[in-house]
Amino acid sequence: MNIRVFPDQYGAAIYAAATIETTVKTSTSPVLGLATGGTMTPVYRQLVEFHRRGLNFSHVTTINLDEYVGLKPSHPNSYHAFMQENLFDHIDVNPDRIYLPSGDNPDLEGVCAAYDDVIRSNPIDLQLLGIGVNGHIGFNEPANSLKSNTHIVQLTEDTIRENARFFEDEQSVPTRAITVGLQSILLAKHILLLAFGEKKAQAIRDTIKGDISTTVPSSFLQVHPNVTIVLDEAAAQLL
Ligand SMILES: N[C@@H]1[C@@H](O)[C@H](O)[C@@H](COP(=O)(O)O)O[C@@H]1O
Repeated sequence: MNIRVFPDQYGAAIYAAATIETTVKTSTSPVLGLATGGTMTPVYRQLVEFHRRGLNFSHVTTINLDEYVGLKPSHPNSYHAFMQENLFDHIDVNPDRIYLPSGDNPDLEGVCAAYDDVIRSNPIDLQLLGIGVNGHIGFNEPANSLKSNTHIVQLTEDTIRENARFFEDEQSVPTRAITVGLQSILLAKHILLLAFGEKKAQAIRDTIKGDISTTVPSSFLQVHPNVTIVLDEAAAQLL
């Protein structure tokens, strides 16, 4: 694993955005695996800035990791809305080349299977990842067993509590999500995981130095040959 520690989020976000820029510029049809969460907002802000200065996204395909079950794309806390607001509304990506799993379709199994087809037909060049305080990636939560393909997951109490900051209260956080599985993440050519703040320090230590375990889904990144972990000093303090 290639570990980069920056004094603050700002430097880390510029590094991440510059890595994305290189992928976007060097491939004729780049596929970006995208993530949501507060960690990604400074990265997307930088990408929007790069776009203002001329970076072109019209040839890019994007595939997001996950979505809450039961939220319509128009719901302000959906990951569809997050992506529109933080990135897609501000760059020239082709709307036909944006993929996010639908969490409000009654046929969720069908949505999962179709999403795996999308990932199979569009191998991911660069996968952006945040991390949960419990070591989840995407919404692959700690459990006795993990799934390789896109699936529906019951969110843990840790995750519901942590993500409640984006909702009115804890009761409004959906209890289920649709997420790509471990295989989809690990098949990406390059993985860029970002974590900021001391709340993520233990999960980062477990990811990098712990045993590979389903109770820390991010620890499976240890088997991938091309992972870059981008941290601020607070998230790196237990390394
Ligand atoms: N499903 C997402 C994850 O993909 C993300 O990594 C995590 C961290 O979020 P934040 O960056 O807000 O700490 O949040 C959610 O649970």
